[in-house]
Amino acid sequence: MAEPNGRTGLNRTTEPKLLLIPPLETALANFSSGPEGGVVQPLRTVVPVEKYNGFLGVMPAYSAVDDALTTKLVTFYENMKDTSVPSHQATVFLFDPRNGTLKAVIDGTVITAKRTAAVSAIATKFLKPAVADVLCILGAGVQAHSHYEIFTELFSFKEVKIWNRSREKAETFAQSVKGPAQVCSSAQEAVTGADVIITVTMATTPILFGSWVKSGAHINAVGASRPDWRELDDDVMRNSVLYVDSREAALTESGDVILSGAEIFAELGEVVKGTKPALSEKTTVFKSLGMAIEDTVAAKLVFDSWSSSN
Ligand SMILES: NC(=O)C1=CN([C@@H]2O[C@H](COP(=O)(O)OP(=O)(O)OC[C@H]3O[C@@H](n4cnc5c(N)ncnc54)[C@H](O)[C@@H]3O)[C@@H](O)[C@H]2O)C=CC1
Ligand SMILES: O=C(O)C1=NCCCC1
Repeated sequence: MAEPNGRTGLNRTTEPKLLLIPPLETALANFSSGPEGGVVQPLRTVVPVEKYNGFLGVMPAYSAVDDALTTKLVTFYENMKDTSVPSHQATVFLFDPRNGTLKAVIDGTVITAKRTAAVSAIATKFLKPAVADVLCILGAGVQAHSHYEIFTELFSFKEVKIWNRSREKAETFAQSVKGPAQVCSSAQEAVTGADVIITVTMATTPILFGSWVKSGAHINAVGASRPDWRELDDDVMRNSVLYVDSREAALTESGDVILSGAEIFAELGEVVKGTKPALSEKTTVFKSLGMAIEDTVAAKLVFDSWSSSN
C-alpha cells in the first residue's frame, strides 16, 4: 500500500479541524496506486432530475487498508428557489465489509463540506507558491465556509478576498467568519494579486479568467462537476499545470477539462506518493470533483471516534 510522501506530508495532529488530512492523504495515494492501493471506486453514477434542475449522485467505495465500505448518496440542485433547503444534501452508509451488514447511517453533508476542503488544502500545501499571502474565494456558500475554515487554520494568509454573485451573501460570509475577509465588488478584483484561488460556486459558465490570474498562483477548482459546466475559462485551463483527483472522473465529468481540451499532468495522489512532481513555481490548477473514497475515510473517522466514546 502506498505511503504518503513523507517530505511534505503533514505530521499527525490532534487539532480537530486537521484530523482528516492524514487519512485523506493516504486515501489519495492509495487511489492513485491502482489495484495495489486496495481502493475500489467505480465512477459515480449521476442521475439527472431534469424537471427540477437536480441530480442524484451514488458514490460507492471500498478501502482495503481501512477495511471500510461505504456508499454516499448526494443530491445537488441548481437554482433552489427556497434557499432554506441546502443545494447539496448527502447521507453516507457505512457497512461491515466482512458480512455486508449496515453499521451506520451518517449525515454526509458536513462530511462532504469538510473532506472537500481538506483535499483542496492538501493540493494547496503541495502546489501553492513559496510566498502565498493572499487568498481569494469565489463563492460564499457551504464550501466557501469549510474552505475558509481549514485554509486559515493551516496557512498564514495576510489577506482573504471574497466575491459572490450576490454581494449581500459575501457580506454575510465576511461577518460570520473569525478572521480577515475583504468583500470585493467583482470576481476580477478578488482574483487580482491572489496567490491561492478557490472557486466554489454553482456557476455553469466561466467565472475565472486566465488574464486575471497572477503567474505562479495555485487554483483549487471545486465547482462545475458536470461535463457541460464551467468555472474556469480555456485560457486558465490550457496555460496552467493541471492536477486532478481522478483522471477517469475528470475526463468524464469535468466541463473545464473536457471542453478546454487541457492536458492532465497528474493525479493529486501521485504527488502525495512522490511519483509526480508538485510544480509549485508554475501556475497550477487542482480540478476537484470529489471522490467516494474521501467519504469512506471520513465516515470511518466519524464512526470510530463515536464508537470509542460510547
Ligand atoms: N469537488 C467536490 O468534491 C465537491 C464540489 N462541490 C461543488 O462546489 C460548489 C459549491 O458547493 P456549495 O458551497 O455546497 O454550494 P452552495 O449552494 O452552498 O454555494 C454556492 C455558491 O455559488 C453561488 N452561485 C450560484 N450560482 C452561481 C452562478 N451561476 N455564478 C456564480 N455564482 C453562483 C451562490 O451564490 C453560492 O454562494 C458546487 O458547484 C458544488 O457542486 C460540492 C461538494 C463536493
Ligand atoms: O463529491 C461530491 O460529493 C460531490 N461532488 C460534485 C458535486 C456534488 C457532490
